[in-house]
Amino acid sequence: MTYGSTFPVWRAAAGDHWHAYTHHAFVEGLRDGTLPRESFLHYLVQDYLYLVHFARAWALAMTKAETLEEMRHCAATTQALIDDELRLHTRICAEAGISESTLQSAEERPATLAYTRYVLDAGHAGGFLDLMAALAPCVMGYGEIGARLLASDPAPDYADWIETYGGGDYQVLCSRVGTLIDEAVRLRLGEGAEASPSWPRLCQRFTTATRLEVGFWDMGLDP
Ligand SMILES: Cc1ncc(C[n+]2csc(CCO)c2C)c(N)n1
Repeated sequence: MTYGSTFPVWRAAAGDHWHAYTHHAFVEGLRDGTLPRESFLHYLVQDYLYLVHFARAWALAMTKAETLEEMRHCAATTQALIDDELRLHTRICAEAGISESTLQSAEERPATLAYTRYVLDAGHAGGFLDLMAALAPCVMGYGEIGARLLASDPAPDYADWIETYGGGDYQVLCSRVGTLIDEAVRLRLGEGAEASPSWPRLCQRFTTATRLEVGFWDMGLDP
């Protein structure tokens, strides 16, 4: 999966951290069905909290946008997170007997706090590209994981999850975010973006967010 031309460069800069994230034991447990249900539900509760802040981060990106096209994308993603993605979590948790008020009042684990506040700080301290570099591992990583698991003849236990992220709709979304990032890079840094003084900082943001994804899976395995 390439999802544009910037993402593969940032992914390469993350080195082994990318593999640790996309081939984590939690992910392999989703694939072969050995992930304990308790871990999955615990992950979903924390992910609900994560997504609330993730929606805030896309709303923050709106304030850092420089074109109407960027604003449209940020507004649409914020809305989709609140109306679709969070509802999906609410539904799966409700089926498992976890109410929405339990979700809302759940205590954030340190891994959730670290990741969400890191992304928001990337946006507050930096600009649109800092935010995109901190958000990209989340969006594209799940796209890569979903596509690989779907093609690997997975066990039926977590088929819903795998089909959501490996399926065509989500893959198109990843490609759209890839294009958004490529165009934002060209607009702000020009054609020789990789030679720009801010390039190492953007690679660092992407790598740190990737490490925080590994921490999030680790936390999922520790209900
Ligand atoms: C820890 C964590 N990392 C990534 C995702 C994936 N994700 C987050 S928001 C979203 C919709 C597109 O913006 C997707 C796929 C997640 N849920 N939780």
